[in-house]
Amino acid sequence: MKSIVEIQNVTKVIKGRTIIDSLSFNVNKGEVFGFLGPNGAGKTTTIRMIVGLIGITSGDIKIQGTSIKTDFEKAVSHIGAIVENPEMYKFMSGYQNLIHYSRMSKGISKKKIDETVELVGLTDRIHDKVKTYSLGMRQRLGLAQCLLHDPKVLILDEPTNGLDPAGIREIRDHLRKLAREKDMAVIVSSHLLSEMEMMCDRIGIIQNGKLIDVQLISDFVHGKEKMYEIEVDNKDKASKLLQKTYPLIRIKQTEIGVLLPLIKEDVPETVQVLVHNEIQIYGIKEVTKTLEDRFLEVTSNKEETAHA
Ligand SMILES: Nc1ncnc2c1ncn2[C@@H]1O[C@H](COP(=O)(O)OP(=O)(O)OP(=O)(O)O)[C@@H](O)[C@H]1O
Repeated sequence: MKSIVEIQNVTKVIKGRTIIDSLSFNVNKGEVFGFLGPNGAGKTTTIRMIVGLIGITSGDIKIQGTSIKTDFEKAVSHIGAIVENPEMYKFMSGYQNLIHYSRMSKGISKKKIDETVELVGLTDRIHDKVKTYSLGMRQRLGLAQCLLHDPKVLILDEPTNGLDPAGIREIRDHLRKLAREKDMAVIVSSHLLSEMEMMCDRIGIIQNGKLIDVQLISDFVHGKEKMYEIEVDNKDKASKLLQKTYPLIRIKQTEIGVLLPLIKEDVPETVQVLVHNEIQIYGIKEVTKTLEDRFLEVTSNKEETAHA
């Protein structure tokens, strides 16, 4: 079985308000799945349901084929998660924290602790007090803590919050390594698009409690459409004209002209439209589309549809 996590039509209603609306997606072994959405979209609520911190109103969540509804203990035993800030004793060393934590769960050997410390790259500092750790090191200690019982699924809510670029990179590299080398399914949430682009294999976009798109990062960013910037003498006229020709696409004005998503085959027609209307073209160049461009495209289309 490839899918370790199966979210099936999950709905959460709190005080009469539907916070999560029929959410369905699967997460596979060996992949990092990013849960992306603006503030208040429902990421944390979904994650809290997956890890069993709050109940689900309807639908089901299966972990390794076990339903969280019928066998909660077994289902969540496969999960390692950092949802809120991990509990750490700052006056103790990282190692003492892990020993303390391991006493609470059965069957975690000293050897396992050492291996896990090595895996998260904390060997050199593990005997120092946690209060001397950077935020990134604390995150990695939290990661070690939730890896001690060999979970099949790792879930982290906004794992890079508050980290500097070096800390972000460390966490990102570790998560990718865990997915690849340990064949774990990793779920991370974020509202930071650029970060998701570097960390994940697939992303699911959530907005107003609904999943509006799930795609491979590579397909998501580099779909068939590319962004083209056309340098013209009259950008107001050019953008109005192109908007009339392509009413469904978003056309932006730039400093030198207009920017729009097009498939390659449509470029000649676009040029003709401009030329026939006496607009001077000084140049056309393909602009690399970022995840942010795609994210805005996808979310603005949905909003327009929702308001239509
Ligand atoms: N216990 C609760 N009672 C009432 N409303 C709630 C509760 N928990 C969450 N909500 C609402 O559900 C919506 C989704 O919240 P959630 O925290 O899941 O979003 P999020 O995507 O994680 O956002 P953020 O990026 O800000 O953390 C919000 O409008 C929030 O106010």
